[in-house]
Amino acid sequence: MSGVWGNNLKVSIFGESHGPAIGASIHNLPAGLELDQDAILKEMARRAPGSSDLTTPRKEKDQPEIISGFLDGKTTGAPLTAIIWNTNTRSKDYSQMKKLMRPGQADYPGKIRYQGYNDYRGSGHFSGRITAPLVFAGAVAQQWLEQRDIYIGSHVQSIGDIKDQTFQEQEDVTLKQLQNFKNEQLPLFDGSQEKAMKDVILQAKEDKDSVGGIVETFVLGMPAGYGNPFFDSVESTIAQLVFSVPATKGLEFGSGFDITRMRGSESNDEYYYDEEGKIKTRSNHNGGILGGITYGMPIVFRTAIKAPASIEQKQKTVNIETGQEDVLEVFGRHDPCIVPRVLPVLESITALALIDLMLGREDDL
Ligand SMILES: Cc1cc2nc3c(=O)[nH]c(=O)nc-3n(C[C@H](O)[C@H](O)[C@H](O)COP(=O)(O)O)c2cc1C
Ligand SMILES: C=C(O[C@@H]1CC(C(=O)O)=C[C@@H](OP(=O)(O)O)[C@H]1O)C(=O)O
Repeated sequence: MSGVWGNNLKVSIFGESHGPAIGASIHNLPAGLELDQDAILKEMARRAPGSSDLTTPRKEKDQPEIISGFLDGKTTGAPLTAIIWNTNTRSKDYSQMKKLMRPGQADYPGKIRYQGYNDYRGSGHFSGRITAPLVFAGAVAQQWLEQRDIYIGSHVQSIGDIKDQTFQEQEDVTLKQLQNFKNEQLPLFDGSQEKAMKDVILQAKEDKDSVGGIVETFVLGMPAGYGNPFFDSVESTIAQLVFSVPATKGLEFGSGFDITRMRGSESNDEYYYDEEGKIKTRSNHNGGILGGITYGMPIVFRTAIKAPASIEQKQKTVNIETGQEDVLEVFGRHDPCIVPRVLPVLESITALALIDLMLGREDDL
């Protein structure tokens, strides 16, 4: 099992949900980067479990303890490594998962892949908890990007059937709006949908069920000319990280699947010079990326997040101890919906993708 990602920046993650700790190490980060630790803690808190009735009740502080690569407020150039302690595990919730495979979870494939040696408690290294180290790394990457006036935000595009307006429908999305979104549990362009979305999550919870949704992520201030054709395109770099996040099942850039219903005359984003002489496009159906390379318009993508698998209803499954079909009822502490907690994760992995691509442009920086 490799926990290492990146071509230029190297990020490694470690730990299991019910082990002593989880964490991340970031290699090749430039030395001398001033880190705002409060900003890192704020990002961690956005993702942390136990924050409201919309999330799992497991409570973790998720305060990363930096043990390498940081001195007097700045990165030293050595690998920047942080540990996040697990303090609120309840492994007895998982005793039946040794033999009863949860439908929709990683129990069965994980057991086959690791010959039953994998830590099944709290889903081990498969757990959504391992996104906490990614948020630490992403919060650091966002600070590097923000020094270059590149900002990443996201909003809830939908929960179940309740929809927000899209990024493309907005006349202008300001930096202030992006920053305000980071203070909201359900950031929305159309705030009137918030109650309906909360109700959908709470109703699913009451029904001993769960619900999914879509997150739309956008990057403001991304200059033209970053990325590559083919394998290291901006889309493929972001996609690899998006699909590393547990529970993601779909991804589309720009107008995505809707672009298939447009003629070329509609989907072509026409160029113009703005009042400052900057080249822009009148529409942005290609989501800021053409030929795998940014063209100076916002990067926009949407991620489909499934409903969490662990629900307290009777479900049919197999008992691998008896070799018989069996019935499972999951008890424990679970998210009724992952969407509210995954926004900072998706922003973080976007930051990691962009810093990796930017550090790789040898003629720049
Ligand atoms: C932040 C976060 C929280 C999650 N919480 C839960 C949860 O409480 N219960 C659950 O069954 N799955 C939860 N998941 C999803 C599972 O970890 C995921 O479905 C599982 O590892 C299988 O991976 P896959 O769905 O990508 O195939 C969460 C995922 C994330 C990113
Ligand atoms: C602890 C977190 O969320 C966990 C993600 C998760 C899963 O299967 O992904 C299952 C639950 O784990 P546990 O049964 O140990 O409470 C969630 O609480 C976290 O994200 O930090």
